[in-house]
Amino acid sequence: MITVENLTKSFQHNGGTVRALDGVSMEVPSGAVCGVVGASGAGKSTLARCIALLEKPDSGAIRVEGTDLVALDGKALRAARRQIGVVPQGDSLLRQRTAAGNIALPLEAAAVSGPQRRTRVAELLDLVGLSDKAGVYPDQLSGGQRQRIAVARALAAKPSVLLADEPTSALDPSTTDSVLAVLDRARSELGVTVLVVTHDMAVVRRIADDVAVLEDGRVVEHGKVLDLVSEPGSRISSSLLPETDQAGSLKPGSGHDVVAEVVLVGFAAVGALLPEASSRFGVELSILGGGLTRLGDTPVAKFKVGLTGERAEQALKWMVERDAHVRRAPVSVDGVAAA
Ligand SMILES: Nc1ncnc2c1ncn2[C@@H]1O[C@H](COP(=O)(O)OP(=O)(O)OP(=O)(O)O)[C@@H](O)[C@H]1O
Repeated sequence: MITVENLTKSFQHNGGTVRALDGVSMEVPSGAVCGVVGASGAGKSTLARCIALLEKPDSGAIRVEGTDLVALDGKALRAARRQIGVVPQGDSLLRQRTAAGNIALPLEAAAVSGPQRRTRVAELLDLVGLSDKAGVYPDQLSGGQRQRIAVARALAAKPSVLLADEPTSALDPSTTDSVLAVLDRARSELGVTVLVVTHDMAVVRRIADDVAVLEDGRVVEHGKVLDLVSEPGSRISSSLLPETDQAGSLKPGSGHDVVAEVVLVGFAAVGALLPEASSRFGVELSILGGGLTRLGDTPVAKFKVGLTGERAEQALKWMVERDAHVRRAPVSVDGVAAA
């Protein structure tokens, strides 16, 4: 578990003070992948650098498995740094070393013996799917392959936390997928807690269990992706789920007794809930907008639906009881939608 408590960090810049982190608090459960997203300048990299112990915060605590890293120095700080593997922003491999040589660097620094090093490097090359590239130099690897080697290097010393700063920023979508698959494997096969700083919501869509949205050095949204997407007004919901209505209005259209926005999470809900509600309550149910997407392995649908029939309200209530998230326009007693 990583716990960040009330972290602040300011920089002096052009004679003024930039407050890069302004009381950031968040938690990442052990073995989860957390996306840290936000606009340029929001404070994402500063947060990552503080957690990686590359930057000292002005105040606040960073606890990894309960130990406050900010309070450490000397030998204890160096030991704590080994617990955190870092994939830096941009191309970070040493050009004059092979893929295997790059992965071995942290092991050499930790004075791991030759035979143990070779075994570990082979395991890591296998984990990132590049066993056939051990002797290849970075210039002969693609951008995605270089990033996968950088992830393997960050995992070499068996850290409990992996921090990746914009790991896919220079990659095309298909290469992005291969790098994200490797981060996902680090979590699922090694149990590493992964923090990914990114401006790309596709990263959150593909691998994040949790997300923190930063704005002007503050966390403005934080939690499990699958919980947040069904919350009305959630920023990540509007970025990750299909649009239901350009104007954002939920006013009843012609001929519908009730119009509502429905978010459905998981296989059972997405496949069966709407048709079953329709037949069970004898209501006509039309999809007026929205669509289906996937968040990680979970299908999630967001539809704007129109219901017609005497038992339209009961049908909606029944869906809510089955964990559908329903938002509907308030309707006055004579059945006309309130403004
Ligand atoms: N070393 C520094 N010196 C001065 N100002 C800094 C320094 N590092 C960051 N800042 C400022 O702190 C704020 C947050 O920067 P940070 O790089 O953390 O944001 P970010 O969300 O990672 O942005 P980007 O997506 O563009 O990398 C910005 O206003 C930035 O200019």
